[in-house]
Amino acid sequence: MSLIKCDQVSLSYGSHRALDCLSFTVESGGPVALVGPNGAGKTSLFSCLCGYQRPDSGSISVLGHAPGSAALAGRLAALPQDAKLDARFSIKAQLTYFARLQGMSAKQAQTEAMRVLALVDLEGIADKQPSELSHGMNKRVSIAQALLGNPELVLLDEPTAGLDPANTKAIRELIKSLKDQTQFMISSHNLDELEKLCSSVLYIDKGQLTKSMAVESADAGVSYLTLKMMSADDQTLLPALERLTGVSKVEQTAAGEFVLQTQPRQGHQLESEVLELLSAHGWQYRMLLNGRTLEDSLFSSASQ
Ligand SMILES: Nc1ncnc2c1ncn2[C@@H]1O[C@H](COP(=O)(O)OP(=O)(O)OP(=O)(O)O)[C@@H](O)[C@H]1O
Repeated sequence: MSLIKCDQVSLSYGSHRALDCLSFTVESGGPVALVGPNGAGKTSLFSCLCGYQRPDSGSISVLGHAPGSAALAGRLAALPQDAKLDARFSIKAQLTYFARLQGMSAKQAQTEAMRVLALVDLEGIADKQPSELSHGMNKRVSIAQALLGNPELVLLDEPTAGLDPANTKAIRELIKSLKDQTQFMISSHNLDELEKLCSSVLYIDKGQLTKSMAVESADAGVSYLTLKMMSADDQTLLPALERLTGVSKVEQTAAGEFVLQTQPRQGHQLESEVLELLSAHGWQYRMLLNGRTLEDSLFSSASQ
């Protein structure tokens, strides 16, 4: 059974088409990144998956059920982009309340509230009000809320937006620690973050799926080497890189930045050749990466 199956899903707000015949399938695996420019339709898609909005046409199945159906209660959870905690109640009271809504007894619900707070490393603030917490802490509590009752599938809409590096890392570590037991789908604009977390990427633009790929093996049978320079003469460097053994293509992705396409290779012969070339010209590099970044994978001309 697919975790998520969307077939020709369309959704319009008045005359504006936010989702346009969107079709994709998510099978079990690591976390899935949902990427796309502002207004691409990511939040609209999450709303449809949760059953908050009904598509105008097409069909959606989540864990084998229609969105919003009772069979999904406790199995699917979501962190909305603009999730807000209720200012009137303590953190523990709110989490306990939502656990009770899932059918837990008062005692179970309190235990569950403290369990999810421990997951986000915030047991110490259980009795505080939301106004006493930082933005990052509020976000982590909202993620804790999404984890109540151990749902199988969790949709996180921009979970790290506006967070400092420490809170971002805390959320990344949390998702990593849970990814074997919970399927995450994460919408974000932070490609570096998604690259560290996700196994596959869905890229949507203007409500349509334009790309779907695995993060680590963007193309079978092809390897990449990414080179970012501190200083170099790009005009001289590019053809010199193209002449290296086994290099089939070199793409310049920005000033001083190159992605070398090669046959799958064993050993580090090519890396050595690149370093020798740089050394011979006295050029300094900033990064030599085995593979290519998610940003390069999504936006290189080779993958258009
Ligand atoms: N309630 C609404 N009424 C009218 N138009 C809407 C509504 N919600 C979203 N839209 C429009 O639908 C399109 C898709 O919006 P959506 O919020 O799903 O995109 P998004 O990919 O999540 O964007 P972002 O990355 O900026 O959060 C946008 O053009 C947006 O302006």
